[in-house]
Formats: sequence, C-alpha cells, structure tokens
Amino acid sequence: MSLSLEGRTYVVMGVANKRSIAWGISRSLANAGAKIVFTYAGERLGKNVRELADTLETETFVYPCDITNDEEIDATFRQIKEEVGTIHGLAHCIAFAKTEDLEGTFVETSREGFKIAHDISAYSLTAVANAVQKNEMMAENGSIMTMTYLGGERVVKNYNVMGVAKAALDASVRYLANDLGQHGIRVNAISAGPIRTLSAKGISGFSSSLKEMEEKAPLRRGVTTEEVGNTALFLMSDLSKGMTGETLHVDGGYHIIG
Ligand SMILES: CCCCCCc1ccc(Oc2ccc(Oc3cccc(O)n3)cc2)c(O)c1
Repeated sequence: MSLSLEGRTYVVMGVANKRSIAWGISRSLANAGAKIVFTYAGERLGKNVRELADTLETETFVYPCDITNDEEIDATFRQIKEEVGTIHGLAHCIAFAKTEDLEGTFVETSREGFKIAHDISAYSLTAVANAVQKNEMMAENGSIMTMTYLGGERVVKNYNVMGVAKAALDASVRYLANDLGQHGIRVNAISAGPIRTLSAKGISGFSSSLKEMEEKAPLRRGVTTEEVGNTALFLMSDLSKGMTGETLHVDGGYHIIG
C-alpha cells in the first residue's frame, strides 16, 4: 500500500496556466509516477497546456474538450480510451459563472446565469462520469475527484450563484459515489481555501476573503496548489480506498471557524 501511481494514467480537466489548482494536482500525480491526460476548454489555452505538459517528466497527452457539449465529451473520452486505454482516475477542476453573478446580491441572478453556472460547474461532473462509465474505460479501483468550495456549505459574500452550484456539485458527489461504488469507483471532493488563480480574479471581494482566511484560519495562512495536489494524490492512491462520497477541506482549518 503506497502513494505510488506508477503504471497508472489519470485525466486532469481544467488546467489554464501554471497557477491553476489542476496544474498543482497534475504535478503531484506525475511526481508519484502517473501518466497524465490533460483536457482543456478553449483553443487559446491549448498552447499553454501543451507547454506545461511538456515540463513534466512523465508521458502526457492533451485534448480539447468543451464540457458543455455531450457529443464532444463522448468523442474525447473515446479518443482517450483509444490512445491510453484504461484510466485510473479523473480530476474535475472545472467551474464557471458570469462575473455579473459573482458580485452584488444572489436574488438578482438571471435564469441564464443560474443555468450556465450549474451546467459548467455542477452537471459537467456527472457528464464526464457518465462518459467514463459508458466507455468502460475506468479501472476497477478508479478514483474521481472534483473541486468545491465552502461557499456551497454556507453563505460567502459575493460567491452567490457559484455557491448554489457548488451545493449541487457536493450532492452530485454523493449520488455519483452511490452509483459507482459497486464498480469499485470512488467519488470525492476537495474543498480548497481561496487560492489566487485565474478563476479567482472573476470573484468580487476575493482578496478580502483570502486576507480573512490568513487571519482567522487555525493555521493562520493561505493554502497552496501543491497542498491541494498532495491531497488529490492521497484521494487517487490506494491509501484512500475506504473513502467515497467525502469532502476533504484543504483550507488551513478555516471551515471549522464560525
Ligand atoms: C468571495 C469568495 C472568495 C473565495 C473564492 C475561492 C474560489 C476561487 C475560485 C473558484 O473557481 C471559480 C471558477 C470559475 C469562476 O467563474 C469565473 C471566473 C473568472 C471569470 C468569470 O467570468 N467567471 C469563479 C470561481 C472558486 O470556485 C472558489
């Protein structure tokens, strides 16, 4: 029983640049010996992701995947199965909400804004889990993880519709864990504290939330993408094989503070 991922392959969805949480996860998994399959959204990111992938010592693959398109998800996962065969896990690090819905009041959220946030930030996990299942490409002891945030458990100013979408994502983790457990596939979430990523720039008041965490969290500091990556390594490894439907907080303990 170890943290080694030698001989295993993992799909990591959502790398944008070197500050991405998905990139921290990729480095941890690659350093443990895994091969990494990257998927990204938006042609402009492709070059970025390919350049980052090439800096890893391990074998890597890079595919575009627009997770709002069911045909594209199925086609991408069929291609991944063709090229790498069985995968041993998947890290879903994908979310989006319109900037106008990440400030001000939640009550004013538009129907379109609510739909977009839930489609990309919550439903996409179920869509990719379904594609992996249908293509019978996940190993028996497979592990799926996603990224969530405290704003889905309780009100965090400005997080608004993304918080409601994260609540849907958190419940999805539990229902997917129940469906896939009999196939030996585990489904868990990491709830990370605020980290200054490209996505974080879209949230009004991010800096004050980060400052509050550094002052109030039991560890009195922020967390890094490396720390999230190492917890992801634990969730992908056999050391967590008794865990599913769980959310692990990598937030310096902030979530225990009222
Ligand atoms: C006020 C909350 C402070 C802490 C927020 C921590 C956090 C940071 C980034 C998170 O990921 C996203 C991903 C997409 C997202 O939507 C965006 C991002 C950039 C531009 C845009 O139009 N939408 C917002 C946050 C996230 O879910 C949670």
